[in-house]
Amino acid sequence: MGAARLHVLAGALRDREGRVLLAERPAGKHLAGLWEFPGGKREPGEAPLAALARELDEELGIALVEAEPLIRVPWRYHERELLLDAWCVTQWRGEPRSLEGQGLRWCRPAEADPAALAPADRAILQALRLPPHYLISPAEVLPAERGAWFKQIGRAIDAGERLVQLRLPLWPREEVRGFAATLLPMLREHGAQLLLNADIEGAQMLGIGVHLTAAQLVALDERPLPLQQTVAASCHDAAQLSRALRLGVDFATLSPVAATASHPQAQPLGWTRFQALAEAAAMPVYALGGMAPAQGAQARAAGAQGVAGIRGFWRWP
Ligand SMILES: Nc1nc2c([nH]c(=O)n2[C@H]2C[C@H](O)[C@@H](COP(=O)(O)OP(=O)(O)OP(=O)(O)O)O2)c(=O)[nH]1
Repeated sequence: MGAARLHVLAGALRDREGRVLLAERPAGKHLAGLWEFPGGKREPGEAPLAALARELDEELGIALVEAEPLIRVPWRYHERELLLDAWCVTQWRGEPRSLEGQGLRWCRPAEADPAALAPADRAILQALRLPPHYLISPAEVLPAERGAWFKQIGRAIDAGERLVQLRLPLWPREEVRGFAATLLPMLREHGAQLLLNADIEGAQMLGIGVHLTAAQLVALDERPLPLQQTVAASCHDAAQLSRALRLGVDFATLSPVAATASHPQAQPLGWTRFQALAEAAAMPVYALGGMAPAQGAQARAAGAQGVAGIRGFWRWP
């Protein structure tokens, strides 16, 4: 971090329908024509939330009442280095209106076009879209248990889970794809996302997301799917996270935070190291490895989007 790094506050105003307010950067300014979250630079000596409240008042004529941290995105635009500090604004007084001639638009995070946003804001959009839990199927599930796992995933969706990775190394690839296809109607009906582990071609065929292995991260030269299909990646260190960022990955898992039965030989990161890596990552990061849903608050406090896991996340029959 250089002394010249700008601290920029951005507020995602959320209305009762779950829509967020986007603003168009006016002509003549840096990143003109791209859409952003209202906000601006913190002034010397100003507290972050006070800066956000001042910017929202100046740009939209509203009074900030309540906001919670969303994600902090370190970013560099050529010679301009900034920390984009995004907050979810849950309560305000007044009706937002354009006081600086900027275009304004309410839209659902799932429907916003990432390509129309300022590049650093794609991470904010992902943080708004992604749920607090990321469920990964257990590696030991056999093809013969397909029916039981269809029910298991259905139960998780009924319980509110919205992000599932199919990782079934004991299954032939075609069977995993077939299983994914049978799950899709149920998942889509609930606005839930399904990602295939490592199978880029299968994800292309099905129009769904992919979760890249660390080995794939190194081998790929570009993002393997269009922006409309989620690309996630397994990361374990700073080099893999920056590789993921270069490929335009939407989110990462960072592991192992704690000791885990599935990877007993791996050295745990612990929360302090996790936090340092997650805060430098410029994308949402899930804590993985020895996690349970109850650790969600601790993970959020360490800069995570939420917690990911296998064993602790399914209700075994
Ligand atoms: N306010 C805001 N700025 C953003 C977002 N995303 C993003 O990359 N930025 C960048 C654009 C600018 O380089 C900087 C924000 O500064 P600002 O909004 O106070 O800047 P400004 O309009 O006064 O622009 P300027 O005087 O630097 O030309 O952060 C965002 O979502 N909101």
